[in-house]
Amino acid sequence: MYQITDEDINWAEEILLPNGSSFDDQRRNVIKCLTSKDVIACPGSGKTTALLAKLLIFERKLPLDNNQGICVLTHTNVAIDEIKDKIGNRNSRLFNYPNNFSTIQSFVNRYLAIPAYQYFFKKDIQIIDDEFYKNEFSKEFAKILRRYRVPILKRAVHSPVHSLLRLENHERQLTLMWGNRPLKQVYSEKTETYKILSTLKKEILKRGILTFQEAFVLAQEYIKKFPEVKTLFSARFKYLFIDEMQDTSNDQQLVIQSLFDSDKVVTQFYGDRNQAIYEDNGSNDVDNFIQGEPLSLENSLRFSQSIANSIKTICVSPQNLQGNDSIRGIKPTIIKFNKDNIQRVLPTFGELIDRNGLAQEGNRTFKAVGRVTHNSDSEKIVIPSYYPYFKKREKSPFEKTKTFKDYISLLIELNSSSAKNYRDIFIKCFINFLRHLNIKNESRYFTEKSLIDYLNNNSQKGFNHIEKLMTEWTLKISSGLNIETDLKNFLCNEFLPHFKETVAKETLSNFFTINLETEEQEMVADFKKQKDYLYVLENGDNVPINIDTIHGVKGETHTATLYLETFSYAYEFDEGKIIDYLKGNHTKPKKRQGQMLKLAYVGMSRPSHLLCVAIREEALEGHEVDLVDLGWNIVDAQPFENKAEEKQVIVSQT
Ligand SMILES: Nc1ncnc2c1ncn2[C@@H]1O[C@H](COP(=O)(O)OP(=O)(O)OP(=O)(O)O)[C@@H](O)[C@H]1O
Repeated sequence: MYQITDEDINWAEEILLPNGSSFDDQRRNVIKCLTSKDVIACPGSGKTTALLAKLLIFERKLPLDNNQGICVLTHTNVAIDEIKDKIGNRNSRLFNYPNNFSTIQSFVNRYLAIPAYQYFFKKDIQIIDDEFYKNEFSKEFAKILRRYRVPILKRAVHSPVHSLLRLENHERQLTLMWGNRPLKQVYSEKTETYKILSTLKKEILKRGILTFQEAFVLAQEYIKKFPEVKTLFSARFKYLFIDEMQDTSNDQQLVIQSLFDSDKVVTQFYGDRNQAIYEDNGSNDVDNFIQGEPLSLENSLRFSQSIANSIKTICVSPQNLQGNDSIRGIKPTIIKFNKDNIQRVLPTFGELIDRNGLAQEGNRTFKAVGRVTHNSDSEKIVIPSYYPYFKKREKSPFEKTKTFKDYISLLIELNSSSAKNYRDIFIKCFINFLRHLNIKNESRYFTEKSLIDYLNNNSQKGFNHIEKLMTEWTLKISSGLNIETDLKNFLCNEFLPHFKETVAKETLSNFFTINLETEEQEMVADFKKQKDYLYVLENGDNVPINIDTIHGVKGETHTATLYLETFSYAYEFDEGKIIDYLKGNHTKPKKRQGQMLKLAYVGMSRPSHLLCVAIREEALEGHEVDLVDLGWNIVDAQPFENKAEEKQVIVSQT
């Protein structure tokens, strides 16, 4: 039986907490708890920090008896990286066998979906990725005869066909679904449309292309076929910890339940119902997870009481939010803007950071976050409307990439949940490698398409083999492993021999050894400027304000956060949307409004010191007096001092 003592906790406190802070009794209870119990508590209450403390303490006790392991699962690679950074040692035993430290998706891909596909289809999976799937599906769908295609599209109405038509575990059977109903209930099996749609789906599946959700469905089939995997996993892991449990979908929940025996594996979920922002596959009922009475943490250690007061009604289930009295209270501020001065919102935020003396305060992290990154209607406000350079972030970051090391840094920095993004970098690396060696295809440099065609025609294994390798490397990267040697060996020993050219040894080794330091630095700087707006202080120092999506900052703590209003199906602060909640009124939200609220709550609960919200002036009309009475400060998106904006630099314009 393991035990965590107060001495252990005092030691972890030194490593994890800001100077002078300590874990109080509630947090100590959470850290000491080594039975199956959950921790459900408000934003910033220190859930992740308590889990980290527990893991750090465990690290010193490893290996566990009988060489059992600890399994830590979360939802994004960003979260995994953040935890790894805090733990400090990236080669820690915690990250190696028999322990597991990964996203739920990569855990299931690696241990269940990939072997399941091999077992059921007798070949290797090509890729598990929503974006890639969507592209392939659209290409195949476009080939359907118009007289069938158009009625299908009409029936799909609001949802894209690729997301309606999916494999699901319906009533415990693997079923081809159309939305919430089995396809055969929508189109009779005898109809041509049924045959077309089911063949299309089967063909894509046969090619080994799966969505993230389908990986879970396949995993369940595998567990059904081989129920003994539950015994194996339950013997391998003594503890299972899941952070941000509110974002666990039903499919994920089912797999977890069928994989870990609750009588054998001590399981703890950490989360907050109000912060469930990933609900792609229908509803997920967080309460299904909770094991009896959860442990609670009653106050937020992240933010001041004034922030707690302002956001406590902006959530789906109101929480009694208690702030941290030791944090200086600064009035939350609404930055009011119109179409003409929208690009002054960020400088105004910079000015507020400066005026409140925050440039050196807290963790000195400043972020502007919004929900929506693009809209086909250019009149609608999205994140790039505030900061046009943000758009470029979507563009391929490898334009300046020249050397092998550049690609390796890009892969490490990428931090994406989409395998397609990794695949794009690998393929660019192959193409650039050939370009560097001056190897051409009929006197033209290779493109992605010509490379795939060439390998399919000139090698026995074809490009599929490379797809498989890319999937393996991506899984390795997302588990924090280094693939530099794998990739180098592949390029020199497997890839190059497909091309009949003779290559000078020196030219070949140059690709791997040239260290274009200045160019690498430029590349990193370029990366940064796509993400950061720089506000320049009187003394010439910069305050970088990082621009991101709300999903991108989940779990983070900032000194100041600016929440940017954006448009998707509606503007967030229009009458009848979030404005009522901002005014302190709370009613049970409808589904889409609930989703909007959860995102707003996650975004607005990030700052320790200053919360700003950018809202259009027409949305604020008629509400200003009420908001000021409730403690909000309202300023126009304008410089506070004469021509102050001249001090400010939007990097994209320099
Ligand atoms: N005992 C403590 N004393 C002082 N500060 C703490 C303590 N525990 C956590 N913090 C700080 O409070 C902030 C929020 O902590 P943490 O991210 O662990 O909260 P959380 O409950 O996981 O938040 P969220 O629900 O938003 O993900 C961090 O900056 C962390 O360093």
